[in-house]
Amino acid sequence: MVDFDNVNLKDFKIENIPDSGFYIRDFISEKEEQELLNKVYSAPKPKWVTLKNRRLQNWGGKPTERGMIAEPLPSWLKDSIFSKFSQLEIFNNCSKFKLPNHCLINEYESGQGIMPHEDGPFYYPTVATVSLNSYTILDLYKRRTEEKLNLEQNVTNFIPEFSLLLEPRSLLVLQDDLYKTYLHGIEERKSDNLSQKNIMNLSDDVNSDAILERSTRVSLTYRVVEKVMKVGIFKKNT
Ligand SMILES: O=C(O)CCC(=O)C(=O)O
Ligand SMILES: [Fe+2]
Repeated sequence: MVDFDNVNLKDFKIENIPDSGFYIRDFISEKEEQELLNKVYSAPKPKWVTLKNRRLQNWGGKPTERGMIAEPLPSWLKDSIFSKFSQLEIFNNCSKFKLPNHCLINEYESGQGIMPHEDGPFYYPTVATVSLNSYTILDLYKRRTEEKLNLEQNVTNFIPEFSLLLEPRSLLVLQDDLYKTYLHGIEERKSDNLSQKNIMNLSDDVNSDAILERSTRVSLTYRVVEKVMKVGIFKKNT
């Protein structure tokens, strides 16, 4: 386990990729992973939003152009995680909030994924993702100009510039150019041949020719929504 009192986010910087990506293996313990999974799966059924290729839960409020009516994140999404975010100063550049106020939980069954996309302007440009239960491979694509985009027949024909292996219990942080000028996505696959991917964060003990089988992955995507509206703003002061 990492001793978070004695490390710096820079120690986890992924080399030879554009700025900035950080990857921390074993960010949480197996016990913490299990506790988080239990909480995710004990959420009331209406909390799940089912999309074509994944299910999700939205915690913290719905970000919109006008702002987000913020609801406090439940403690189980913070307990084993926020102290480490603070120690690593992941969200410290964010002027208003030093910790995330929003968390999107995605669940992908084997064979599911997410189209290449940008996280966009509702969020402060830092995203921190905890992976639970299964690994996945995140593909990073350089953004095309609008003109080129219109010429693309199918967005999935994009060739990723590079990829990252996200192991269960790991944390990935994307900031700067990787947030602002790159798209990220997860291919819809049941297994991955690592040798066919340009993976930039492989540890020495992972066989770069391995073929991995995906199982159900749950990801916790933490972000800051800076534009928030206070609830009860119309309440009369008495
Ligand atoms: O599951 C992941 O790691 C990525 C999720 C994602 O890109 C998003 O929710 O915007
Ligand atoms: Fe995203």
